[in-house]
Amino acid sequence: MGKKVVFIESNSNDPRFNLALEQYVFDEMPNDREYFWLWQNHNTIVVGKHQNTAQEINQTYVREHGITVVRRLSGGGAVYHDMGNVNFTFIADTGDMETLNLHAFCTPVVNTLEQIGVKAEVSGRNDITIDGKKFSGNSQYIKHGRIMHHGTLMFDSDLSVVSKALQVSSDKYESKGFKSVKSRVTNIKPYAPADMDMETFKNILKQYMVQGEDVEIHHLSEEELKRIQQIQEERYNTWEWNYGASPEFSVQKKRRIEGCGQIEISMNVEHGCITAYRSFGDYFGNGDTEELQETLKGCSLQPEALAERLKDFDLESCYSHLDKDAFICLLTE
Ligand SMILES: Nc1ncnc2c1ncn2[C@@H]1O[C@H](COP(=O)(O)OC(=O)CCCC[C@@H]2CCSS2)[C@@H](O)[C@H]1O
Repeated sequence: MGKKVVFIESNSNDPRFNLALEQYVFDEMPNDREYFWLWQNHNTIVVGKHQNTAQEINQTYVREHGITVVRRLSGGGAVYHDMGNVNFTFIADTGDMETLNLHAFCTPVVNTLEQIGVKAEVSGRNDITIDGKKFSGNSQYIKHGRIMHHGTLMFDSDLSVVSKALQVSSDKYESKGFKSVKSRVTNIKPYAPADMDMETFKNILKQYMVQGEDVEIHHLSEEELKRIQQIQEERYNTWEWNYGASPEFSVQKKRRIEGCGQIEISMNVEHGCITAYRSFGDYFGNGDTEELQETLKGCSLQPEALAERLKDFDLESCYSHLDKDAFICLLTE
């Protein structure tokens, strides 16, 4: 980093606010400064800019466990955050970096960990590992000569949830979306001094990650908070961004429904809307699925939009014993 570094104090654990904050700092704060801060989210999956959200997550698990799902500006794969995970963000000039220089921003992490006796290394395309196991995923976003580099640090996350929440479904998807790269994962805590907790770990990061830089602390003003909340509402709170902005995809799902039979559906989705729907199988029902195809065409895959579209449709006549909520889950999970 070259310019004066601003450390942003922010205590929100709302992932949608936190991603709006990144966008705000990147787009709207003065670029005669560079920025660094730490942030944590309550249980969340953050998907990469070019991913098909539905394909990357275990939607049933996510719904049942109240996990927030949000899309970020940078590319790469899907990661899980809980309060045992802490994220860091750097915003700086790209300078003469011709290619994405991952090491420039991962080395401070490795050096900081060394201070507490943890031997970590930068590995592969975007990971930092201990004993070959990943605890940090990183990605970057570049625009107009500025770079945002952010990464996760699993200090004491629930690793069993990481794999369950990110377990991809057995439905057959086809899309150009970027697929996550599964890794063996670890927490930092088992390698750190025994008495170290998250707060101490965060203070160490704050102290050492920008050591030697000219650092100034910034508290967000009321006005800034309002603007960040506006960005949050316009983008990160919306289904259209978090799910709908996925690349177009097609999916085939096969389910056995008690009292109804085997249903196989095939669906094309563009810009979050159903462009084609068909179903096959040995299900009972004497209604016309062609009418259902027409009804669903153009409808957003958002559960509320589907419920509204199907409000007056006699679904049981097509598929006996399949109620609307279960059908909507079938389409979206
Ligand atoms: N929190 C966390 N930290 C490290 N590794 C993780 C985490 N969650 C999941 N994973 C593992 O990484 C792969 C996905 O790896 P993949 O390489 O596909 O994706 C990434 O690493 C993206 C990193 C994005 C970082 C941003 C920083 C702030 S907001 S999110 C996943 O399948 C798990 O095996």
